[in-house]
Amino acid sequence: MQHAISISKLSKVYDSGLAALQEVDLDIRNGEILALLGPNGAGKTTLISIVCGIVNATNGKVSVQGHDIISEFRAARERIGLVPQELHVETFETVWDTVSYSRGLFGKKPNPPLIEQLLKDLTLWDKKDSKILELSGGMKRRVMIAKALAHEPKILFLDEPTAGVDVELRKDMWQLVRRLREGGVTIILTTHYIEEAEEIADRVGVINKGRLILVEEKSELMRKLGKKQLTVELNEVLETLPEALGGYDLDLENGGERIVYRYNSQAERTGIGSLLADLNRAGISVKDIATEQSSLEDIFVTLVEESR
Ligand SMILES: Nc1ncnc2c1ncn2[C@@H]1O[C@H](COP(=O)(O)OP(=O)(O)OP(=O)(O)O)[C@@H](O)[C@H]1O
Repeated sequence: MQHAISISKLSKVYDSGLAALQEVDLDIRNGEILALLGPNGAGKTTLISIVCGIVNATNGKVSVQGHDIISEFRAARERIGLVPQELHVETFETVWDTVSYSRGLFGKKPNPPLIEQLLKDLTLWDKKDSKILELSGGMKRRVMIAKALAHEPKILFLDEPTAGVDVELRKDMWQLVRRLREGGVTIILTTHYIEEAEEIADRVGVINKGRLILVEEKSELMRKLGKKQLTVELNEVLETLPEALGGYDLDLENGGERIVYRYNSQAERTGIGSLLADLNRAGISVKDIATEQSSLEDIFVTLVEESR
């Protein structure tokens, strides 16, 4: 099957000698939402910039729906829409003109109904005749998205799309992303808001220090790496944990009113049943119990720490 994007052994060493990407292999499937996570400076923007032809790779190969980004640059690039991290939009043009111009850049025939729909989807319609200069930062970001979509790309890159934007724009943006995906558009986004990736992504890739340390279905990642914990609230304060409970990974918290048991939810036996029986046997009276599963954020932090 042809991939939306196929990246093989991609490396980038900047002139400063910094290795921003090291032998990255990644196949992005048509129609998926892939979230690329990684700490500051991990190499996410460098990766996106190479795929979009803004930065040259030092080594490796990238193709976009089968088109090599070097030898078939135009065919590769016209399939891509990019919403970069930094806002840079022409200040004196109107919203309508700048978005229409972006479409023209890719040699596409004018399509006013399409531009109209795009501006409506992005709540920019009543600003269509405004100069970019007069818009707020959030509105400018909406314009950047409209510009990226004006030539009907099959693949959309969103680099930190929600950094510093308000709740309303964030909601609009995810609605639009879902609609685009339903229309068959592949979406690759980087974000520092891991809850967002958790909510919207089909797959998650984690980059650290220029290396792609993992790519996995989000649900699989949560299932494989997620840890669970059982919190047992006690009726009476315990000074110390009884020796009989020495075989469990337990912590006594909240001044002795709570026992926390961490366990592997994938293990054949979680040990919950026997722990509760042992608590009972030790004469410890239980007030309440609750379980919690680690979030994608917990998993991400652990992964990045382990790859240091
Ligand atoms: N033009 C450049 N010249 C030299 N080094 C660069 C250049 N651009 C980026 N870098 C360095 O390459 C590394 C990767 O940067 P990149 O912007 O790709 O990371 P990132 O994962 O997108 O980070 P952030 O989350 O902060 O945006 C960083 O150490 C950065 O300082």
